[in-house]
Amino acid sequence: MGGNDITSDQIIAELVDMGFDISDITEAVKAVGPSLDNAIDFILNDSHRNNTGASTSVVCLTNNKVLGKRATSSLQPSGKMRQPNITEHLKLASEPKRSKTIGLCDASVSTKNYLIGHVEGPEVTPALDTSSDLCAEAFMVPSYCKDEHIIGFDWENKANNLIRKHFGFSSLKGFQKEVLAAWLEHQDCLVLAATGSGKSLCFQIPALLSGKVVVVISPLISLMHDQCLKLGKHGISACFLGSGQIDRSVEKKAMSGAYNIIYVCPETILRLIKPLQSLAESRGIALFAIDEVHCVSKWGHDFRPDYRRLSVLRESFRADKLKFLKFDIPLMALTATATTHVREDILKSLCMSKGTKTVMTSFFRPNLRFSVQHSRTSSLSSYEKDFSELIRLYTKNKKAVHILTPKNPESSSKYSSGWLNASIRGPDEMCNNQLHDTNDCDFSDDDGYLASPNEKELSVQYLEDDCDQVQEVDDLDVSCGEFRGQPPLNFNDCGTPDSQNLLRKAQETPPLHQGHLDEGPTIIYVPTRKETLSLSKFLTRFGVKAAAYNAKLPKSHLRQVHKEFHEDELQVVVATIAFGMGIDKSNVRRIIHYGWPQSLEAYYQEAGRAGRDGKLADCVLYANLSRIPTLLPSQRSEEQTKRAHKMLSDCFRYGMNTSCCRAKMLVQYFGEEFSQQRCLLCDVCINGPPEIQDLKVEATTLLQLIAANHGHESCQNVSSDDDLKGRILKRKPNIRALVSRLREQNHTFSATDFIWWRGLARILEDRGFIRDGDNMIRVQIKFPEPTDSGLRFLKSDLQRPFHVFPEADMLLSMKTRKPYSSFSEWGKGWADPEIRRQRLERKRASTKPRKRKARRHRPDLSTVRGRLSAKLSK
Ligand SMILES: Nc1ncnc2c1ncn2[C@@H]1O[C@H](COP(=O)(O)OP(=O)(O)OP(=O)(O)O)[C@@H](O)[C@H]1O
Ligand SMILES: [Mg+2]
Repeated sequence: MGGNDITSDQIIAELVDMGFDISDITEAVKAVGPSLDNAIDFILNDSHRNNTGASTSVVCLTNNKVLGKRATSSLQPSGKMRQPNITEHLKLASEPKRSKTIGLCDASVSTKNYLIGHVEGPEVTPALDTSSDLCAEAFMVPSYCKDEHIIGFDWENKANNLIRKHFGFSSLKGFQKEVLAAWLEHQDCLVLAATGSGKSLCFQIPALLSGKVVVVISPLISLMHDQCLKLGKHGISACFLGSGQIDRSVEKKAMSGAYNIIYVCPETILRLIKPLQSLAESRGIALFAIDEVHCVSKWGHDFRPDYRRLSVLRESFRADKLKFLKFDIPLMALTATATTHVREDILKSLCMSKGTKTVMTSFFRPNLRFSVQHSRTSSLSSYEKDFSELIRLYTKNKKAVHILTPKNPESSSKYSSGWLNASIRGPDEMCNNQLHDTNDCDFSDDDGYLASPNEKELSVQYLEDDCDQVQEVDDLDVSCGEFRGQPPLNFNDCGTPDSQNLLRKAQETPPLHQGHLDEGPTIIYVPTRKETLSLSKFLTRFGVKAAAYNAKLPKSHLRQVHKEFHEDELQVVVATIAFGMGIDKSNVRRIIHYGWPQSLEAYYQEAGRAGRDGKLADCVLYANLSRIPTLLPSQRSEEQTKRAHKMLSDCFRYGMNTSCCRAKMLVQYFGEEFSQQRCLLCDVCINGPPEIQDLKVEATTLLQLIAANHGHESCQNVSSDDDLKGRILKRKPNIRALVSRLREQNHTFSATDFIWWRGLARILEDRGFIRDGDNMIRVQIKFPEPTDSGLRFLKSDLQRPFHVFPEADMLLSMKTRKPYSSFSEWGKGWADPEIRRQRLERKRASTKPRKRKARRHRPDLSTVRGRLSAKLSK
């Protein structure tokens, strides 16, 4: 093997790691030789080369086309939060977001003479290179802050003037005022506010008001970069420090006070404690803000161990430790997704003070339209079915979309024959044709715990590596980490429509619930890196301007995607969770989750990227409703696995729900009381729940069997086979065995579907009638045993109905099989041998085990990965 071969091998292994398809990789390496960069370029540009139509169809959208104002929650006299309804939301959305006129302040925050933590003793002038413009500007402290001891009674006016000057907003929101008031009183503050509500302003304004530095701890370089860039544009100097920062001088300048705001990743701050103490003494530190603070909690969905060490901030910046401080430097912790449990954990882990003020707005986002749809989400035929509308939307203005056949048809056909067929048709043709697989349910008998064929062959480590589950902080490298404050824009001159104009535009906008969606960009979240590439490739071949985003792709590519996405050059980003937290782009119209998210926290966080301009946006979850979701592979302790299962189970229940408003379910998950009955937008509110059914007979039959198998004598009539019962008792029957037994024993149910019973078991568990016998936390109950209330239910009056809304999996199995509302019908005529024969034949045909396709994957022994794979499969 020559030297070149070895290099190619390594390149191939790296590209496989990034998620590229082996056929693309081979083609690329063949075409460009052993160069990683060229190979990536070749693969990524392949779609563009093929996508001749895309370049002519860039939809130009402007962020300021319609400026809506987000609805905010209000406190009712009872002190409870009340969410705005759609009508109120619309009214608010029709108000101008940006205006020159001073808005009336509606929150009654007391105006005191607030003192801020100050420097005692002689003022230290930081050692700076004052020749630089940047430094000179950084020290342009607003005149009213020159006497930094006193911000004054009218701090609210000052703050409003500042946000008008720098950002063009008319006034602070109510919760922002509350947070600022707490800061002015040197209180720690926990801010729980919806995605897109404007939490960043809460820690940015103190830097302007006090003239001191604000230090922000943030989990991702891309997030810090985005925020610094925006601040720079609004005349506020900022920088970020961390592993992604390659310019060493930025850190030095930051520690000598050259920037208003310093963003730091959690690992870096631990190393900077001493210099920050000096900074606190010289220019002063107004506060430490811990953004996305749910990352602190082991109970959260996005735990970062380094966040847990941030308690060092409280220990190192106390007034009793640093003599020049009059007050502890306040901590401000902010998140949009924290359950009650996570909140407690945050307060404890960060050692926040006893007097910490919690400021909470409603988590409700009244313009987000949530829905759940069934899809196998696994094959090209699902892509064709699920994305035809999206393709039509983004390509409808093209005169003719010329879709080329894949250069190498053989390599394409390995996906499915549908790929090639779809590729040579235009999108419209594809959309109009009935490509849809009518029997799209996956009823292969499984408990949902089965690994996919791939999972069986590949190592856990490989799979873990294919899922961007634990995000590292340096997700992006950026050549410039400092952002000079530019003079703020004059909002009168920058073409922003005046309020009359805005009002007229808002009036022209159809009401939210009429369902018209603007053509803004879409983010599609997929579970694995591989899928980011396959789906984006699929979309680009149909003329959509789409790009993949996953943590393993070259940073230059990720940077480019960020840029094009923010500049409205991309229509779709297909991403893993690496593209999530904090992304603040106003006009994202659709967030599609293609596959089960791992938690409702992650789901709501990612969905929160949509509709930040207050206009209607869709949040669609496509998931295989007939399968129980599994955890994505990751290294977890036993305790973490339990928690992960619990979170996944909550997410599964969200998908299975057919009767409760989805927005209500989501905000209640975060511990908020939903004051309205319904959001009037989600699929449940629009379509209404399914017909309610009395399942007393079915529930009793299942419960009796469960009880009998746990030795409850009163239920013995169910099984006369003592021997079998004894055997089952010893090895704790699982739900599958129980349902098989039930179908054997009771002819009425002989052709019923396991998935239907699994749904019923879940409902019985939720009502507290059964629980998992081995005390394991699972996504779906597996070893049911009766509870006391379950046994009481069995003794209750048989005539009393047991009303149930069938859940999504039950409905699905009813739709594709026979209607279950007619269980008893099924029993009719059973005595007739011919009817019996026909039915059993039908049943046999329908339950025939599907042959699994023989795997075509043969490890390539000339590659590192191939050899590893061959070793593992031995
Ligand atoms: N007082 C205000 N008036 C009008 N718009 C505001 C105000 N404060 C913030 N905004 C706007 O709200 C948008 C969202 O702000 P921000 O990114 O701070 O949200 P967030 O609460 O941090 O959301 P996430 O949890 O998703 O990070 C921004 O575009 C910002 O300009
Ligand atoms: Mg934010």
